[in-house]
Amino acid sequence: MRAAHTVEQVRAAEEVELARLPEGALMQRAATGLAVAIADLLGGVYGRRVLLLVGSGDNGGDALYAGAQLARRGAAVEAILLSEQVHAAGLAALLARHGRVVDTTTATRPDVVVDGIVGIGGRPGLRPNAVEALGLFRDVPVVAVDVPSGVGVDTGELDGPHVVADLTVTFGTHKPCHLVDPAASACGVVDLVGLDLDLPEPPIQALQAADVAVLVPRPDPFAQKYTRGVVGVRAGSPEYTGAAVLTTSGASCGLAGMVRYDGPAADEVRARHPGIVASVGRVQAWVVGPGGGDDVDVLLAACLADGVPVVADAAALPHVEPGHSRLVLTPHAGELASMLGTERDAVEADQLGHVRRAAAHFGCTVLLKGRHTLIADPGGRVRVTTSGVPWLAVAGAGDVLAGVIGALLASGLEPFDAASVGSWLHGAAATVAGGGGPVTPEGVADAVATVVSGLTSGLQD
Ligand SMILES: NC(=O)C1=CN([C@@H]2O[C@H](COP(=O)(O)OP(=O)(O)OC[C@H]3O[C@@H](n4cnc5c(N)ncnc54)[C@H](O)[C@@H]3O)[C@@H](O)[C@H]2O)[C@@H](O)CC1
Ligand SMILES: [K+]
Repeated sequence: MRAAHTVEQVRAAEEVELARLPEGALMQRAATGLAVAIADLLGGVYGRRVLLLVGSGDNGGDALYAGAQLARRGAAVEAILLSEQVHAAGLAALLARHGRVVDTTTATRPDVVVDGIVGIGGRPGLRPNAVEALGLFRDVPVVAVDVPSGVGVDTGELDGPHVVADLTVTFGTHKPCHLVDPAASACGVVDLVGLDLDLPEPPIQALQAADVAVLVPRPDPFAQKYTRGVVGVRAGSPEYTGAAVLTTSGASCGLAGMVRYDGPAADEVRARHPGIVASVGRVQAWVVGPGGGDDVDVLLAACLADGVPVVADAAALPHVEPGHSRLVLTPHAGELASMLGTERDAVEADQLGHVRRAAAHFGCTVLLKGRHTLIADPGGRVRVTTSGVPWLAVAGAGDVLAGVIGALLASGLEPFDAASVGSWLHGAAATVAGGGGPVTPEGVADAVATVVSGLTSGLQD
């Protein structure tokens, strides 16, 4: 599990360590990890040129100490000081190793720029002198210290100028900005340097393959199709039969024992999936909404009346009322904006805030689709999916996702787990299906079984 903690949580845990360790030890640990990561990026140290951008706080101190370590190993290290006051001991260490203080007119072209402007003590945005310094060598790789300066560390928002890093070296734990877009997209690769902090339960997590392997349902030796769970699909309309086919394709990923389809595209659905039963009967979960027509409100009400968990997607979303705890809503940013009475841009700018607000308002699990899909539950927990690929942005992929989550709900997973595991599998399936290239939604649905089998064999190793 990749965990992200808030600034307040990190500060509290750091205080305990700071009191326990000799003065400066924690920062030295961070700086050593940073120097190693920079050396790895550069493929060596001796003769390389490093430019440090140094702000007023400890983030600048990390950069200065790492610069001193690199200078000791033969790098030519220059520092632009962006504040009259910088970390004094860090600066002394750099100067003792023959690092040089320069300004924007005297800096030499570096092999890497190190962003030590601000860390977790920073406010969003950058001052003009930082923007000017960052603009000097635009094509040079940037390593951000802890966080790309200027991003909203706890919110994942981007409000004003900010660093766009190729690599972010963070300390102790991830912060929300490393996982939550749009800030996460400014981090590049994120490298975590452990500080042995004693941290509380993280408010934000990103499932990894090993977590999904534990959560994914497996049939017991005496399983029957009914004990594995039946998922019902009410999707498609005379106009949109494809949505019925794709939603049932997701539902037929193999994670439930049986799929029922109730709707106007039964012939198309059975032609693609002969195992699907096209009649109404008892189910353990419903999926409703993709490609839905005029009667989608009635269908949603019927699904909810069954008292089983329900995935509501697409056309069903505008009809959802608060108060159904076993509901999973799967909007994209535009749909969530309509549901909350705001604009799409506002949702995209503050994805974490909006998905949390929606989960609290509707009292159920809400999954906000995006590059890094967010899943929130009404209790405030959030999971982020980082397994997706940009090729997954294709019409019909959302129908497949709704079907996969429905299958997981039917198999007995709780809504929050079903949504986050389904989203992870969907993203990983796109990687498998496309092999780094384009995917079709059908291909993604078919590849879910391959991903699950990879997880299962991994467990047996
Ligand atoms: N506390 C610790 O023990 C450790 C802290 N570490 C480093 O320390 C950092 C936090 O250090 P600080 O608390 O000193 O805070 P920062 O270095 O993040 O920022 C400090 C100061 O920057 C100024 N500032 C705020 N927003 C700004 C902006 N947008 N533009 C320009 N200046 C701005 C403010 O005056 C603020 O007090 C972490 O991110 C990490 O890099 C690491 O060395 C690990 C150990
Ligand atoms: K930084």
